Amino acid sequence: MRHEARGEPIWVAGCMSGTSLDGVDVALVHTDGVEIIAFGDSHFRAYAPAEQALLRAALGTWDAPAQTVELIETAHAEALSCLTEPFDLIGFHGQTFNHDPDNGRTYQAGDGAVLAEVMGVPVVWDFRSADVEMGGQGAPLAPFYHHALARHIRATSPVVFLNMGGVGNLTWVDPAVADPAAQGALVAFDTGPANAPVNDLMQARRGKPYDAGGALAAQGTPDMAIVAQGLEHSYFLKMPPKSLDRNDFNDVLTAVDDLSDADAAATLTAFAAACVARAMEHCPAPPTAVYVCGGGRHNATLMAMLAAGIDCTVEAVEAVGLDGDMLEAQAFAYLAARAKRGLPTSAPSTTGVAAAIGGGRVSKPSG
Ligand SMILES: Nc1ncnc2c1ncn2[C@@H]1O[C@H](COP(=O)(O)OP(=O)(O)OP(=O)(O)O)[C@@H](O)[C@H]1O
Ligand SMILES: CC(=O)N[C@H]1[C@@H]2OC[C@@H](O2)[C@@H](O)[C@@H]1O[C@H](C)C(=O)O
Repeated sequence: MRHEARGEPIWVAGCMSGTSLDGVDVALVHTDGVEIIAFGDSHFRAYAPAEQALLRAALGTWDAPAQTVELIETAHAEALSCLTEPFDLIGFHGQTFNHDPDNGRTYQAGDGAVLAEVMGVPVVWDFRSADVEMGGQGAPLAPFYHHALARHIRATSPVVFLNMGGVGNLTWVDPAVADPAAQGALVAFDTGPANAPVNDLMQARRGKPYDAGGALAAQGTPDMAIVAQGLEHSYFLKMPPKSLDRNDFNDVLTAVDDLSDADAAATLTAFAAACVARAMEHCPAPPTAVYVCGGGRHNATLMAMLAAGIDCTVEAVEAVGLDGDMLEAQAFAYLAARAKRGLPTSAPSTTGVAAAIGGGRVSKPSG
């Protein structure tokens, strides 16, 4: 079986500013882009309410105002400056404001060349464009990192990594297939909305950013007719690979308009879990475990609903010694190390791209 060639490990800082618009995660990984050697320091830099409002205003646009782009770059520089250990490379995802791969477009705001200048360190950025240009979905991109993680935790049979961020995405990994780009190694796709609809509801009705611990949802009763209606969306008829824009399911949010706050939160939480249960049908073989990362794993109501709908162990990635809040930032550190070595970052099985391809542009600081 083909293994990827090892290289010289470097310390890479990965950055993620996700669809939930809560802030910037940065995390250090020591890697050659094939193996994970070690994890390092990490930091979360929250967006203040006024900053979040600026970001929210740019959702759905293809050209964010200069002030908004500058905010993204500055927030990343601030987050990176809080890391207490040195690094040789930065993986900068940027902030997704729009995603329409079927029409060849995806938009992550933030200029890597500016960040490279400010930090004095080379930056790999614009990870998704090359994949979209080659007919891929441009997302999800974490699956190659999930493959490395499955090997890192010494999984011997298929496992699933499930990210419950603003949007959900799932990767089924067969660790027995050594090359992540090989057929049979990975199946990956976005599951559906995860926390974004509940966050939007909490913001609109309670002035809060999210349903802490799932406490409000726990007090309500899900309207299963609305959940069933949501599952009629044409997205669920598509075979993977497939990806979503944060606002693709806005109709589901309006369907809960007449419900009480608690019942609405319960319904949107149940819908997020039902999307994952439906997604599990695409696994080529039953996994031994589903490891959950992303902020949704802090929501006990969501975790209970996920466990009820999935026929294997469902647990937070902390169960296998990983950091579920930093996993996506780590992914972009790992992908940057791969891009630097010219290794692929996506494949037909992860994004539907025509052939395995390396994404990301490199910007070096001048002088
Ligand atoms: N204590 C908590 N209780 C309930 N939900 C929480 C808690 N902490 C975080 N969350 C949820 O997790 C979200 C943040 O998750 P995460 O940082 O994984 O998303 P993201 O990276 O922005 O999104 P994506 O993965 O879609 O890009 C919050 O907006 C909130 O909905
Ligand atoms: C276009 C875009 O930014 N998509 C994000 C989003 O957030 C979760 C899900 O939708 C996933 O497809 C992706 O992020 C993760 C990090 C990924 O690319 O794997």
